[in-house]
Amino acid sequence: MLGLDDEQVKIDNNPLPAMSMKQAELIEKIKQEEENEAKKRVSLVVVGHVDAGKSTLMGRMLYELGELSDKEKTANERGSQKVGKSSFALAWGLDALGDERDRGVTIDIATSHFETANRAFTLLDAPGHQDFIPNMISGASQADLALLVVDASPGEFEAGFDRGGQTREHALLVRALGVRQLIVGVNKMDVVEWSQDRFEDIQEYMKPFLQAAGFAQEKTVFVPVAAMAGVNLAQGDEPKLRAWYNGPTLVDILAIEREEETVPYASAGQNVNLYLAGIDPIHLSIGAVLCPLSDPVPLATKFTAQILVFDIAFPLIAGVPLELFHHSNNVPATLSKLINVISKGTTAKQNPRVLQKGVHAEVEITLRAPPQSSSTRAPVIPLEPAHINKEMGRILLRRGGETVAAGE
Ligand SMILES: Nc1nc2c(ncn2[C@@H]2O[C@H](COP(=O)(O)OP(=O)(O)OP(=O)(O)O)[C@@H](O)[C@H]2O)c(=O)[nH]1
Repeated sequence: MLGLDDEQVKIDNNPLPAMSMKQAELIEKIKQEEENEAKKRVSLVVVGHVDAGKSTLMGRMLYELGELSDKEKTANERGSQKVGKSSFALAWGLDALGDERDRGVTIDIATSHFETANRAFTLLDAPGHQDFIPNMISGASQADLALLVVDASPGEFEAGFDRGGQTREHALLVRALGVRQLIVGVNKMDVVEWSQDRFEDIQEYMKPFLQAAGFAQEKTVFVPVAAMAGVNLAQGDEPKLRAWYNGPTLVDILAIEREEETVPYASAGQNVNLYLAGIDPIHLSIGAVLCPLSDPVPLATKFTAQILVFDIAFPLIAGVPLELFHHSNNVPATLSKLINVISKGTTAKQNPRVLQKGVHAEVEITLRAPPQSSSTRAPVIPLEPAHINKEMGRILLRRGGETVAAGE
C-alpha cells in the first residue's frame, strides 16, 4: 500500500467551472452506450475530379461489404446498360436519383451506411462537377474523414490535378471545412498495369501540395486501388499489385483510421485528444496528469511502497540510485529507507540492511533531481495509492537497464 508524503497541491478557492451536463445523466448515457457497444460513428466524404471513379469505388466497396445485394447490383447493371453506360454499373449503388442516372454523374450527395469491424460509416458521396461544389461543401462540412479519389490513367491524373482540375480544389475545400484525415485512393491502377512507378510518382507529386494545404503527413495515406474490378478495396489479391504493395486495403485503412470527432465527454478506457486552452506548454511535461480541481491527484517526492524484488544478482541497499517508472513517467529515484521485509502478510524483519531477490518489502522511495536539472525544486510526480487508482499507483524500479522491483 502506498502512503503519500504530505506534499499536496494547494487548491485555490475559485468557483469550479459548471458542468454542462448533469453528472447522473452523463453516467447513465455512458452506461447505455457501453451496453449497446455502439460502434464509433464516422462520416466519410468522397471527393475527387469528375470521372475519377468515386461512385464506382464506393458502390463496389458497399457491394463487397455486403451492403448491396447481388440483386441490387444486377438491377443496377441492367439499368445502366440501358442508357449505354455499362461502365457506370457499379456507380448505381450510390447515384440513386433518376436525374443522375440519365446523365451518368453524381449530382446530389447520396448517403449510405456501411460498417467495418469497429466503425459505423456514414458515406457522403460528393459530385465531381464544378457546378456541384456547393453540394460537396455540405457533405464535407459534416465529415470526419475524406477519401480523395484520383485517376491514375495516363494524362487523367494530370488533368485532374493541374489547373482546371478539381483534385486540388476539393482537397483545399475539405481541409478548409475542418477535415484533417485524408485517404488518397489512387484509382484505375489496372489502366497503368499496376505500375509502382506511377503510384509513387502520383504520391510524390501530391505530397507537397497536400502538406501545404494543411494535411499533416501522418494523417494522409495513399492507397492503390482499381474500383471497377474491386481490387484492394476489401481484398488485395491482385498478384501484380501484391508484387510490390504490401500495405493495407482501403477497408483496412478505414477500419484503423483515427477520425477526429468532437465528443461532449469520454469515459474510462477511451483514447482522446484534449485541446487545452490558456495554459503555457512550458508547464506541461511527460507524465502530467489532468484532474479535477476539486479532487487533485497528490504530488509526491517521497512515498512508501510495497515492492517485490525481482531475481537480481546483487541485493538492493538503501541509497542506491534507481530509475522509477510510473505511468508514462520515468524519473531518477533512490530507496531512501528499507522499512521492513514482509513474509506471509506480516513483518518478518524490521529495518533490513539489504533486500535479497524474491522478497516482499516495504520501502521509502525518494525522487532525485535529474542529473542535468538546474531546478532547485524537489522533483515531484503525481501519484495515487493503488487502492484508489491502480494505474496511478503502480511503480517499477530499474537499475542499470534491469528491472529490479515492482510494486505499488
Ligand atoms: N479501368 C477502370 N475504370 C474505372 C475504374 N473505376 C471507375 N472507372 C470508370 O471511370 C468512369 C467514372 O466512374 P464514376 O464512378 O462514375 O466516377 P465519379 O468520380 O463518381 O464521377 P462523377 O460522379 O461524374 O463525379 C466510369 O466509366 C467507370 O467505369 C477502375 O478501377 N478502372
